[in-house]
Amino acid sequence: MHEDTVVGIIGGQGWMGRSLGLAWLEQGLRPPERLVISSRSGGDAYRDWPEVRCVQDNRALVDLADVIVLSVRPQDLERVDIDAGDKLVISLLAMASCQTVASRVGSQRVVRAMPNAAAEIHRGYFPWYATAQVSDVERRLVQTLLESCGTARELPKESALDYLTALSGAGPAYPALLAQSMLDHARHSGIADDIALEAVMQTLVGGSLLLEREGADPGDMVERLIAYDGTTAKGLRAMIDGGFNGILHSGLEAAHEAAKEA
Ligand SMILES: NC(=O)C1=CN([C@@H]2O[C@H](COP(=O)(O)OP(=O)(O)OC[C@H]3O[C@@H](n4cnc5c(N)ncnc54)[C@H](OP(=O)(O)O)[C@@H]3O)[C@@H](O)[C@H]2O)C=CC1
Ligand SMILES: O=C(O)[C@@H]1CCC=N1
Repeated sequence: MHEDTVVGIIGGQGWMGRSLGLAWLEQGLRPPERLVISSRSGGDAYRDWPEVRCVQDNRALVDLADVIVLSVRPQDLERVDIDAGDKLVISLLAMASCQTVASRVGSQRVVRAMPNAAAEIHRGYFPWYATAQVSDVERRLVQTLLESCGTARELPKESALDYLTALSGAGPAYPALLAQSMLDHARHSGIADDIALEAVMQTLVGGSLLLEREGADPGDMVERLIAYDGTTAKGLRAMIDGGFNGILHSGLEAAHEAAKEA
């Protein structure tokens, strides 16, 4: 990225916007005077970076920035009244196609990326798609900007983004649901709250790290533990026979349907 490039984040005080903005500052990807953010009600996410310009007027942000990140909630898109001209716009919005974003912001040079909540700890997953008008240099810039908060992956087709909104976009909510359910069961089984929480957290985090380290098909671990034929196999079989996959898949379907643009 050219050292003078100014990046602007519309909604830069919000969850995803500040995760990216702060990561760029902390990693030296953008010097603070080359970052501008907007929000309607202000905020103090950038209190340690006084040179970051914080504005309320999105048109002022567009004037100042060379690259614009759109990080408002989908229901707020209608009220983002800007003309980005020919500038690169990176949208993080669920339920808004490149075409919708382009018609809203006036630029055809649009990237649609799907973050997730783990961006906050730089372990997010960002699939993204760029319109044909986005150059190779800009694509490399997008990859660098998104990778600051985790793993980024350019997609050849935009349609996969609706599905991935449901899978990886919502993703961190699913282990949270699993943790909540395990915790409820442990408590009802008489385990003290602090031990139950510690056991659930260590199990989910440790198990996820193990899966990541093995880097293989997770099904292999399931098969291996079923073949072990001990207590785990009894639990796994009861869950699978009880409809675990059906429940999970219907949840993903429901989120996928919701992610398709209204
Ligand atoms: N959070 C998540 O886990 C995920 C989020 N996303 C997508 O990321 C996008 C951002 O979500 P998230 O960061 O969670 O949302 P937040 O509500 O945390 O942040 C949105 C920010 O936008 C600001 N805002 C709203 N309207 C305007 C406006 N007209 N001009 C300037 N700023 C505005 C809000 O501040 P104020 O009200 O003060 O203006 C707020 O700070 C969403 O479109 C969502 O679909 C995708 C996947 C996961
Ligand atoms: O729940 C949502 O709508 C956003 C998009 C995907 C994850 N969070």
